[in-house]
Amino acid sequence: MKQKNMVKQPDKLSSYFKAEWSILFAVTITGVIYNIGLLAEPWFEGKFAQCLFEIFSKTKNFSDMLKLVFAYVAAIAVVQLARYMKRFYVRRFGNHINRNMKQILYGTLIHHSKAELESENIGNIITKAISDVDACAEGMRKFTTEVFDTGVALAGYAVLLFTYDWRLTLISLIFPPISYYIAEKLKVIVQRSGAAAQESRGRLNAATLDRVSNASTYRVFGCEMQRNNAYEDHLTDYEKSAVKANIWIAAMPPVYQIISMVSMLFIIYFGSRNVLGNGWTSWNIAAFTTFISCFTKLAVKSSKAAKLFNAVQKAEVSWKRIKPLMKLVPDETAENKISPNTLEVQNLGVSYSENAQIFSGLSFTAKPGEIIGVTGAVACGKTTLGQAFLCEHPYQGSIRFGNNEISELSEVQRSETVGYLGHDPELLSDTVQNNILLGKNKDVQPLLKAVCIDKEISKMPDGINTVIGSGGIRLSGGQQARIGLARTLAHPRPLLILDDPFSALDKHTEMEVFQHLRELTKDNIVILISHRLYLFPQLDKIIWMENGKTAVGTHSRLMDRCSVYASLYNLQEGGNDFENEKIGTNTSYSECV
Ligand SMILES: Nc1ncnc2c1ncn2[C@@H]1O[C@H](COP(=O)(O)OP(=O)(O)OP(=O)(O)O)[C@@H](O)[C@H]1O
Repeated sequence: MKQKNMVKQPDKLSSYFKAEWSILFAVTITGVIYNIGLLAEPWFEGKFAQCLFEIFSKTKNFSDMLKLVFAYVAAIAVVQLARYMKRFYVRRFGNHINRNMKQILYGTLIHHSKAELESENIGNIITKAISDVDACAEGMRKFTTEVFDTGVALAGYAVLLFTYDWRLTLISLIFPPISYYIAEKLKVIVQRSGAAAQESRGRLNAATLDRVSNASTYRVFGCEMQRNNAYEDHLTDYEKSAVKANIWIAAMPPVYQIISMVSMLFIIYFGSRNVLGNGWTSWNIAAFTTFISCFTKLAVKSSKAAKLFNAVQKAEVSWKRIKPLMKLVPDETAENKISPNTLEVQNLGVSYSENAQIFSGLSFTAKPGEIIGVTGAVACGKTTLGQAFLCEHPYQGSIRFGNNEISELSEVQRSETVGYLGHDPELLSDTVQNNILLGKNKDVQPLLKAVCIDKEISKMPDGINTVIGSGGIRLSGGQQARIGLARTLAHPRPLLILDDPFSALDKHTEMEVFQHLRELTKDNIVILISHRLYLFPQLDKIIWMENGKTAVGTHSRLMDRCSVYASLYNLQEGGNDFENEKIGTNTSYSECV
């Protein structure tokens, strides 16, 4: 993986070409050799026909033909070698483009607000964006190949034809442009049917994800049949739209080819007049054969040019969709890095609507290296508090990080300041390594160790390169949570909000992961939301939430002053998890403050 992405303007396609200029240079050299070499084929075919004619007329003998065959084999060997090298470099170019685009896409995804991603349906946007990057990189690869295989080759064939008979060449070249014109007119249909198929695939992907992730829920609640039918509808819709799109793509090239080949009738008529001596120029058999062979290759190539337009158009559709996501995000290691600072929360409150104040009046401060625990009854507003730092909903009061009010930061500044790990780790259908690093250049092993998943990953079929998420192997809830935590630690921010990251872990693993978290977040402020309180004595401060009110203090202070917190802690120390009905429901909140 490259140290740094060389793409300067990721929302411009030309920038990706510029970043790969050295590979493109190698493609140009090998491509030109290959295409010039291609002209040898029709030239030799003409020479073979002429030599055969002269052998029959006894003016040449078999050894002349043998020499010609050796020269032909040598020329073809050079052409094929150039072709192989060109393909190697073009493939490399395509891989680099794909990697660069994904690196930028991942960077953007981690800097987008959760609300923004969720508004588009997360499964849908990620699967669609990743397959769009694949389609785009493939389109750019095909374009680069075809510029040489089609563009340069066509020019070479045309020059050769003109040297034989310029009038006949002019007549025969009328028809291939007609096929280009028709291709241009039909491109809207190809584009439209391609876009419809892509949309349908996105819907099917989201439905597949939903069906797999929520299979047991649907079964338990007896909605399986209904969901199956809905899924089948998506599948049928995708089949229809994919078939339609492919029919258009496959049907076009033969049509262009037939139009191009109309020229052949003219070549046979005027070419034979040239050979018979009453045409525009004088030809021998070699010239006639070379002309026909060269024109046939040109016509076949021009049908490929139409195919090139289709490939480029398909890529264009994908590019339009991902372009808004292709933004350069600030380099975390450079001057954009936000330094550790103090957090000062004053009189914070959040309400989703006028009559629904979730909590209010929360004030506390935190220094780098501190871990602040947040706990309270179910639905008391812990997640709401965590998400207040993301500014997805307006809050009352103030959250100051250093000298800045967090809601006044730009989205990119905020994403550089606040890291968030929610209940759903939102794994991509990609490798373990890519899911954690999201295109960042870093050793993934220490992160795997930090979240105690290194041994489990090493036992997977491809280790860190094992594909997980909806397109790969299924992970347990605890494994997903730890991959999500490793991802958060791979992109550390001065202020980390971890919403119940240990809920699916056993107590022993939770303790171990917590020790690593402590070591890795010496410069960060961590807000740790949790239902389980074993670790709370080790935390620097606790926020207790209940009935829209909050109490802040150290663990020992809350144990002394807040009987409901104390009874909950003691209950869990006795081996029980948080159960609402068992805690002192008749303990009044005022005891806590
Ligand atoms: N986007 C929203 N719009 C309106 N109400 C919301 C929204 N998100 C949460 N709520 C409501 O806010 C209250 C607090 O929810 P929240 O998820 O913050 O609680 P929590 O303490 O994290 O819950 P849990 O213990 O189950 O994780 C709930 O009554 C919930 O219904």
